[in-house]
Amino acid sequence: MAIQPLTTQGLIVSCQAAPEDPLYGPEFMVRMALAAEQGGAIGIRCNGRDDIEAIKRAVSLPVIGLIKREIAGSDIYITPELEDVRAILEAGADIVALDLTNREDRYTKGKALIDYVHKAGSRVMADISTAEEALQAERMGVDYVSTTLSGYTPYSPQQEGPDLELIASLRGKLSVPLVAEGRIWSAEEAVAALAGGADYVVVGTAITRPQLVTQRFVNKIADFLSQTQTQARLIENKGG
Ligand SMILES: CC(=O)N[C@H](C=O)[C@@H](O)[C@H](O)[C@H](O)COP(=O)(O)O
Repeated sequence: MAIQPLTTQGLIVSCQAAPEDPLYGPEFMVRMALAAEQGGAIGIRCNGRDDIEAIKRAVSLPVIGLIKREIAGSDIYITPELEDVRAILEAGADIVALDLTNREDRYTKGKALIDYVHKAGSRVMADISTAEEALQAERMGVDYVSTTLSGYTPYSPQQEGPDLELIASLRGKLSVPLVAEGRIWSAEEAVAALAGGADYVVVGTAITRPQLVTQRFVNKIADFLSQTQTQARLIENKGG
């Protein structure tokens, strides 16, 4: 099947569940991907051979595939090895996402992985955590750069929200499309990322991990209730 690159700017929905999530498994992730397509997403990002294969069959959107896998003694877990790239391509992904941070021997290994994907006729999305890594990834010939790993390497800013500064710092500096990804929880943040210079926005947890969305509501409500109860106690004490 011909590969589908990303075309029009817009929202990519990351449909990924961890093994401990109630929605773990391809049947649930396919439903998430179909819901994202129905809602107007322009691409799907997903993890693992079975999910990639099932989602690619079910939706007509470009699919960005990755394999998350922990290897003892290594910090690289997004598509670490050539065997992962092969599995992603066999599963039918249009674009392969891989870690291109400045860690371990990633630039040596990364070049071979990029070449392999290109020879197979597919494209590469580099997951990076800093502007230097984004520029290095572009020099290495990737097709898209994504801010996925900002906040997940020890030397990138650790923050609650998306790394809009990283996006702003790359404005006008890349010739390949820039993807804003990581901790985007609202439509306003997605628009801010696009206004700041991103071409695409990936949203995962806020759409496809309902237990974490629920927890966010629960925590905010608990904060509110504890504050109002403290206020009520203060008023009571004053009155007494
Ligand atoms: C850091 C890492 O491993 N990110 C992974 C990359 O594929 C996924 O776990 C994220 O869900 C994805 O990047 C979307 O981000 P968010 O879920 O924050 O919208």
